[in-house]
This record gives sequence, structure tokens and C-alpha cells, in this order.
Amino acid sequence: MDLGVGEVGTPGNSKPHQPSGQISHLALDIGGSLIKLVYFSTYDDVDDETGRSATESLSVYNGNKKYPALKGRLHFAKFETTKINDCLEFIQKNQLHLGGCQHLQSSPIDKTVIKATGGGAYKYADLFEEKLGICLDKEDEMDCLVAGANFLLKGIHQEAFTYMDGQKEFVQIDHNDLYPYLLVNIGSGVSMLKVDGDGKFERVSGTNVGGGTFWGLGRLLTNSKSFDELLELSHKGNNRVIDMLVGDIYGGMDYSKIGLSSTTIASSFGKAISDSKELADYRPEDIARSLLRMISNNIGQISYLNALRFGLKRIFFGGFFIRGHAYTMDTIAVAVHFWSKGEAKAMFLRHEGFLGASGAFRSYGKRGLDDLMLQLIQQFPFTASPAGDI
Ligand SMILES: Nc1ncnc2c1ncn2[C@@H]1O[C@H](COP(=O)(O)OP(=O)(O)O)[C@@H](O)[C@H]1O
Ligand SMILES: CC(C)(COP(=O)(O)O)[C@@H](O)C(=O)NCCC(=O)O
Repeated sequence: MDLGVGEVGTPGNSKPHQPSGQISHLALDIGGSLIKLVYFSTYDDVDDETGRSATESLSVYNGNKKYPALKGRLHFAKFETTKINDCLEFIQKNQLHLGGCQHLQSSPIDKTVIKATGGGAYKYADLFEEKLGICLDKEDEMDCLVAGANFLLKGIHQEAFTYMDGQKEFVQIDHNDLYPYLLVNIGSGVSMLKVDGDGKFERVSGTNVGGGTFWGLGRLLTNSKSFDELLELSHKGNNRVIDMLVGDIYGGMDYSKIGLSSTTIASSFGKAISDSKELADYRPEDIARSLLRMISNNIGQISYLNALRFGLKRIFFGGFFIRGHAYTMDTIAVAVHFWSKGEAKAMFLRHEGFLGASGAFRSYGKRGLDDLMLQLIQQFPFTASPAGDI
């Protein structure tokens, strides 16, 4: 099985792979900023070697257990929540909601039921029913985040990686030594969960300064028209123009007694108070850089403090705020490394933004999907295709 990856709804992004086989198990995560979709499609092609259709029911054995071989692809797509109509149109056009999973016992008669999580599963339930005639079967957001993280960490080769000094290093996940870990999901807001096993977790903290804060404040301060534009600006900026550094306060010197170098940020945006400058006098690039650094640093620090609270050494960061963005990951990793004195490790996920949707997808397992997934993972290891537009 491989991972078809793409996104729609934002200009300039790659289109999702158009499924040619049979589609099933559409799952949604409707968040404060983005709607994430995960769905499965079988290949509709012919196997070169056997000449048989790849969707034909072949049998393979694992130990004594017989499994039908099914070739397929997991698809990932995302839309801005404000453009929910584009998402509905995409589902409708590709008939994503019609393949399988109809008439769950818990559903009203004759309604197609789709697994959905996130606040929007409640907020937009009527809209989905009205526009697509489907009923959203709501799964708890925290349950889905954890289920999705465990599913991806265990099922996908090279899902997790560290990022330090511009170097990405994949982490080998030992299934028997995965727990406990801290899961930090940076969506519109931030949730921090201590994960002790499959379905065993506690939400230990959160912060309202998250991805929505970066995008919201960034939009107001820089006039950026899209999240990508804001990220792009941050690439070219210099935060020292706006941030007050230790050296600015200490006349260029380190404050070595407490371990602060002259280049450490003493106060994010602090220079803006001492300057007689207006907003328009600052370059949007510098503002974007300073904002990204402030928010990433703060999340890294709170995450470390929570890891410390529970003696956790591994912190996995998910959520679409990260976007595989080098500077974001670097800032978070440095914050965790700095505060933990190298004791704790920040790790990132290739399918960072799809944890909740993957968890909702996996929740079809209650109706036998786990078996299907198990077969697929065993027979067709996930390919190392990147997630989102990383
Ligand atoms: N194309 C985009 N449009 C808006 N926000 C984006 C985009 N790409 C990444 N983001 C960032 O991701 C955050 C949302 O992350 P996500 O994990 O989807 O959370 P939620 O479930 O709250 O929507 C946004 O607040 C923003 O910081
Ligand atoms: C309310 C939420 C769980 C919603 O999830 P989201 O759409 O942001 O992914 C999240 O925004 C959050 O955890 N906010 C932080 C709230 C707090 O603990 O202060």
C-alpha cells in the first residue's frame, strides 16, 4: 500500500492523487483552521507479473492465517475550514462518501455514515447532511489524535524524525518501546497529551498560543494573503531587528552567570517598544520571522516543561502549524534541547497534520478495518512518500 498525498483548497498546491479504484473509508478531521481528509482506494490496475487485476481477491498467508491480498492507497487531502464548500464539492465530485461504510447500526436508516472528528464534526454536521446527505459519526478529537499518532508511528516506515542544525534524521520506532511519550499537537490551539499506550492517554496541558495565533497575528501584522506567504516571508526575515536580545540589554555582552548568550532573545518584539518606529517601518519579513520564532519557542518550552513533569524523554510534535518548515522545527528542537539540557528529544512526524484524520480513519476498525489495515501494512509496507506539501 502506498500513500497518495496531496492537498487542495489553497492556490499553488499539488492536487491529490485522483483515485481510480474503489474508494472507501473516508474519514474527516474538521479543525478550527483546516479540514483534513483521509480515504482509501484500491488500485484498479493490472498486475504486470500475474496479469490479474490488483483488486482481485488473491489470498496470502501470514502464519496460519489467510488474508485476501488487496492493493490500495491511502489518500490525504486538506482544505481551509473557511472554504468548506470546496471540500464538500471535492467529496461530491469524487464520490468519496459513497464507497462502503453505509448503514452503520447506530445511524438513521438509509444514511451513509462517515467518521469525523474535530470541533467541525459538531459544527458542520447539519451542513454535511444537507449538502451530501451523509451523517457524521463523531469520534473524540483527543482519542483520534492518539490513535492516529500510534497508527502512523507503528505502521509507517520513517514516520518520525529529529531535526537539528538543518539535518533531518529518521528515528527507528521500536514498537515495544514506544510508550510513554508526549504528543504535542499544534493546530489552531495546542494540546499536549501523555500517551501510555493504545487508547491510554491523558491530556496534560494545552496552550491557546498556537498555529491560529501565528497565522492570525501574522496576517494582521504583515498583510499576508495566505499561510504559505507568511511562512515564505519568515524565510527572508531577521528577527533581531524586532526582538530585544540579551546583548541589547547588556551592552553587547553575554549574561553568562545565568547561561544567557548575548544573542539569546530576551524579549520577543521587545525592540518595538524602544524604537520610535511605526508598524509600517518594519519589514513584513522580519515581523514574520520574529512571530514564528516567538510562538515556536514558547511551544517548545511548554512542551519541555510538561515532559519534565512526567519524566518523558520523547516529545512528538504534530499539527499543521509545523508544515515541515525547517525554521519552525529547528526553533522547537533547539528550545527542547536547550531547556532539557539535551535530556529530551523533539521529534516530528511526516504526516504531522493528519493525526486526527488518521485516528478517525482507524476508528472504522471497530467494524473490521483494523484487520484490513493489518493486512495492508504487512503486505504492502507504506512507501516513503512525503506528507502534505512537505
Ligand atoms: N493552508 C493553510 N491555511 C491555514 N492555516 C494553515 C495552512 N497550512 C498550515 N496552517 C497552519 O496550521 C494550523 C492548523 O493546523 P491543524 O493541525 O490543521 O489544526 P486545526 O485542526 O485546528 O485546523 C493553522 O492555524 C496554521 O497555523
Ligand atoms: C480546543 C482544541 C482542542 C481544538 O483543536 P484544534 O482545532 O485547535 O486542533 C485546541 O485548540 C486546544 O487544545 N486549545 C488550547 C486550549 C487550552 O488548553 O488552553
